[in-house]
Amino acid sequence: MDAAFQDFYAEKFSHCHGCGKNNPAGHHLKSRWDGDDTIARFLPKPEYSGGVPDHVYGGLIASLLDCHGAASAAAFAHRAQNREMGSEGEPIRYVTASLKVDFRRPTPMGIELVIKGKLRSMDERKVWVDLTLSANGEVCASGEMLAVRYRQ
Ligand SMILES: CCCCCCCCCCCC(=O)SCCNC(=O)CCNC(=O)[C@H](O)C(C)(C)COP(=O)(O)OP(=O)(O)OC[C@H]1O[C@@H](n2cnc3c(N)ncnc32)[C@H](O)[C@@H]1OP(=O)(O)O
Repeated sequence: MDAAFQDFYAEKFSHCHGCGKNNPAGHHLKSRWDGDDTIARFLPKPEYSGGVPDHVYGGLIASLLDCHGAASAAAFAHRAQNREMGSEGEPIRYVTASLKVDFRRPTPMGIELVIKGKLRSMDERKVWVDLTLSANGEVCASGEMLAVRYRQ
């Protein structure tokens, strides 16, 4: 499988609970291209249940959208410059400035979740990403993110 966007984060930026490869207790979310959009897949562990055992905890859903959105913003910005993630030159990295989540229906446990990102727009320092999280082909949550380029 192709490398994920997060695989190109510098070691010092790889401690995120949601997507950092250097966080042994983390989720290790992996985001990749899906045509012009982005995609990640994730199967929650049983301890991430919500109010009832067969629904996913909303905080985990927000976390997945957060990490996928920030990684997608970086990928969109690289592509806008005709660069690949991990290409030579200064890495372009984004942090989440704002994230709105709409929980549309309960998210079932025990099913691989599909998280998608779509570029809405970008300017010099900001990227707006539309996000969805689906199970069994149904959108369970959607999100809107503003990601701001991280100044190193
Ligand atoms: C560690 C590296 C890892 C880099 C590698 C990635 C690791 C994985 C990340 C996973 C995703 C996360 O969880 S990230 C972690 C959660 N997020 C954070 O901790 C970010 C905390 N916030 C910040 O550090 C800061 O507020 C920033 C960087 C977002 C912005 O601060 P700044 O650099 O001083 O810039 P500032 O002028 O305030 O804002 C820039 C522009 O964005 C707009 N703006 C800023 N915030 C907002 C907002 N909430 N809603 C609307 N607009 C906003 C401003 O109006 C401005 O627009 P204009 O006037 O220019 O038009």
